Amino acid sequence: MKKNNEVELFGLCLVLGIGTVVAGGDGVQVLGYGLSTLGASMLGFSLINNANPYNNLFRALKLEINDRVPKFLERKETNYGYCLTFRLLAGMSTDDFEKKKLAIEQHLNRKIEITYNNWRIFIKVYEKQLEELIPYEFSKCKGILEFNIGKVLGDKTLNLDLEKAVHLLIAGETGSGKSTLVRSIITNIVLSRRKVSLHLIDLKNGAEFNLFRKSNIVKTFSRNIDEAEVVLENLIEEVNKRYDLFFENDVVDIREYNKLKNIKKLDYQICIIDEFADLQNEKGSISSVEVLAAKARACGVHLIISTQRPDSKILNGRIKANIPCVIGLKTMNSLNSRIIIDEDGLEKLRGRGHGLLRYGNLTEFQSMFLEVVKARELIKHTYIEKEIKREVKEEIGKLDNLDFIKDLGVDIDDSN
Ligand SMILES: Nc1ncnc2c1ncn2[C@@H]1O[C@H](COP(=O)(O)OP(=O)(O)OP(=O)(O)O)[C@@H](O)[C@H]1O
Repeated sequence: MKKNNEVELFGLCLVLGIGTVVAGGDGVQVLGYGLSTLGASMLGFSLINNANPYNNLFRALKLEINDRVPKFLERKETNYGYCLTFRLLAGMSTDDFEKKKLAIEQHLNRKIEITYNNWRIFIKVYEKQLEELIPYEFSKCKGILEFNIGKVLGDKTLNLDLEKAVHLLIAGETGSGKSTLVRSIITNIVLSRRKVSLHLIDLKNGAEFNLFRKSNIVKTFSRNIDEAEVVLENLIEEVNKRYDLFFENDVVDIREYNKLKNIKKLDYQICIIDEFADLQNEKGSISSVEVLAAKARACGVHLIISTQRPDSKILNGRIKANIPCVIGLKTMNSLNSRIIIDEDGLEKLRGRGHGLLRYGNLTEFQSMFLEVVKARELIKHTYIEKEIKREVKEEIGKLDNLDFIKDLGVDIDDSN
């Protein structure tokens, strides 16, 4: 028979002393005094916990087992809204809640996030919506290849560590905000001043990446397929050389290698391809990207590729298996969303930098807004640095004896 805790408790209050019953909204709250409180607590009842305002919701959503629903433990006010804590029932999992996420959001009329820890389900309820315009701001992150890509609900910044993720795929329809996002990522890398080299492949005649061309960390800049081919082949060769070096030196990755004494440290290299589907028709290039994605894992060579064509031939199994970190921006329909992030959702985004990051979990975020003019302003000092470096190298090239430069610790092989 179905049990009703509120009725039971009400009866208990009547038996044990004076009780006040307050009825309202989603449930019945019982406030007991004197003997009733004492009696109830002696019998192990928590009066507050019985006033579960979410009982009806859980029952309606069939989040129940044998007529019992997850026990409401507390509501805590937070800077993003509030957090509700429930005790999970045996036989129930976080997945059961995730499946009902949309219904809970619509009931509360708020975005939520569901997490789990030690038999407790936490539902974070966001009072504020995700901002639609987040102006670009550079923030230095801990990791060598870690950068801020935007903000998540609750106004927290979202960082992505490319060293851990290895490669990144960005996909979304035209106007979804790909170029703006890639621009802010490259600007972050340039401003972070880490020992990183960039290879930019921009088959739209160089229009998207042109502003970075003269930057000091840009090693190669390709505007057509032939140039791109050469860069990709050189990178595959570089990856092979690096693995040979690791093998000879008994190390497993670039981090370990760079800690060795008396070696020339390896730099991190990132190849960024705007509209990588354009490489498809030319024999070899797509497979070079696939080979690179598969091979370059721990050797400091990384890929960031973007496409506006969610085509399963382009985003094929090999690419997806080797690039598990994906940023999905707005798509036309749910089919395209499934090709990109393996589930629906991207078709519901509003565009203009509103995205879902698939890296294990799915995280909704808004990317930072950075216009070309502002990006140029922020990085233009690096053009001058590149020019000075080039002039210094030319001067060095005129010298016969370079030993004194080596003694000064200047890296004359560095082609940056
Ligand atoms: N993070 C953002 N915040 C606010 N507006 C944005 C953001 N990102 C992009 N937009 C706006 O959305 C529009 C499209 O942006 P963008 O050119 O980056 O998209 P795209 O996906 O690269 O499109 P295309 O493939 O046609 O170049 C622009 O008007 C831009 O100002």
